[in-house]
Amino acid sequence: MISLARSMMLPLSRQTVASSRALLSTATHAHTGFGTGSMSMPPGFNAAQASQKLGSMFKKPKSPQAPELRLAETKPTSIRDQGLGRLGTMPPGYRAEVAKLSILELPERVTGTASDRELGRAIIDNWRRDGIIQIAMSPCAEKLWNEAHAASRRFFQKPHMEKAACVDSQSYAGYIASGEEITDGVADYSEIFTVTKDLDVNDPRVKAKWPCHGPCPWPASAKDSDMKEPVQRYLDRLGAEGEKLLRLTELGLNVAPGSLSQYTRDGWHHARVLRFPARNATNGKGKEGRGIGSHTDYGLLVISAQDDVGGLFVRPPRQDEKFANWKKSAAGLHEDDDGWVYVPPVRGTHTVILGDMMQYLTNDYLKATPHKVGLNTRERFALAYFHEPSFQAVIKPLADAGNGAGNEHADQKHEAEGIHYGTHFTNMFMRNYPDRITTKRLEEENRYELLSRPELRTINALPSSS
Ligand SMILES: O=C(O)CCC(=O)C(=O)O
Ligand SMILES: [Fe+2]
Repeated sequence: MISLARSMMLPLSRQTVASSRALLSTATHAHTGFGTGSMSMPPGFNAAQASQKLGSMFKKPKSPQAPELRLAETKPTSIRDQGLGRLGTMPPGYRAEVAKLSILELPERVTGTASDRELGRAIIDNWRRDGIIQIAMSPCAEKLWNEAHAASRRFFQKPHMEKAACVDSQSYAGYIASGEEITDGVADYSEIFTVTKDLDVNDPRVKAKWPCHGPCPWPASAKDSDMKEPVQRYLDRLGAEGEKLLRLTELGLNVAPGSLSQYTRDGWHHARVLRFPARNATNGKGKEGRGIGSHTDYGLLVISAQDDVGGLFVRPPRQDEKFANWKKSAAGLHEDDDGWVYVPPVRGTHTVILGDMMQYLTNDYLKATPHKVGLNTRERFALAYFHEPSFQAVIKPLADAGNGAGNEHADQKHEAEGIHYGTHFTNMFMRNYPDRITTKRLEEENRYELLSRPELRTINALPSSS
């Protein structure tokens, strides 16, 4: 579908050249990545099979129309420059196909034109096939990412005690040491600074002890310009991207405007600033070579940026795999099975995958994307931004999305009560951080019970004074 977008912007004579070059570079990439030398070939891996499958990721253009659709230039990260030679950037010890995603460029504004609709459809087709899309960063977004990335490097270089002081007993924002997060019962090696809505202790929701509501404990010793400002500026920008993507998704699904974005008024957007140690430099608490175990994230969209090291794997949707993380944990599912696709870093791009609430809203038409992270030979930095419903939103499946295709949870349409996003978020964080001070306080103060109150289930409502 991405080559559909590419073909639309090129005169016909260049189309063939562009798509055959894309195919050629895909195959070359696969071979270059895995090589034929016995040293670099992971056990059981069949390079010829992989490049054949990769070829099928490039669909023939369906229509040569809609010249408004633009596709950015691809700027693949050079694999030779990284000192990894023929291994490419895929973490050692993993077996996966290598994605060669094209790059979609979003328009400045989405107004519902025919080309917006076409782009929305293309985005959906890509998600349904690959589980992931790749979009170009504007020069402004790229600058903001570079600044946030630099801030994150500065933060993670700090002494452990300084980082460990960045916790809050009411919110889940702040520092998570390598080995502290649990996915499917196993420690993750990711080192994280989580950003949630930064609420003052005098905010009425914090005073009323609403679960997960509280300040974001930015590093105290740093000037705001060291970490808070660059990260916040970048996240604000991602918020705008998220809204644009939701509008395009509505157009692609052919549902009424606001069907998705009604839930993101006062969205519980949050982010994880991430560092992964090199695989030979861990503290031994987790599983060798594993950065984060397989999981799905919780809300609508996950927009991510990564440096040039590489580590992310996604699992494209499959008919034979059914999961619903809000009912039964999807953590750890198929983690060691075949069928994963490695997403190599491409400078100047974001990737976007889907969360649980998008799956629920669309009756499984768009499924949450299982993903996992492997440790590489060098440390890796990434940032995952979660574009979410309001904490107070109660999500109901769309009546008119999906229309039965791949719809395993059609019965949800009749579930009157829907899903309360705040409860889902709280459940997930309590599960991932069982020993964190925030979880302990939540339990000790019976905060969880508040989640059933009407004001916690009405967007923008404030605590009742009683
Ligand atoms: O490191 C990445 O690219 C993804 C991280 C991730 O999956 C997460 O933070 O939930
Ligand atoms: Fe994730």
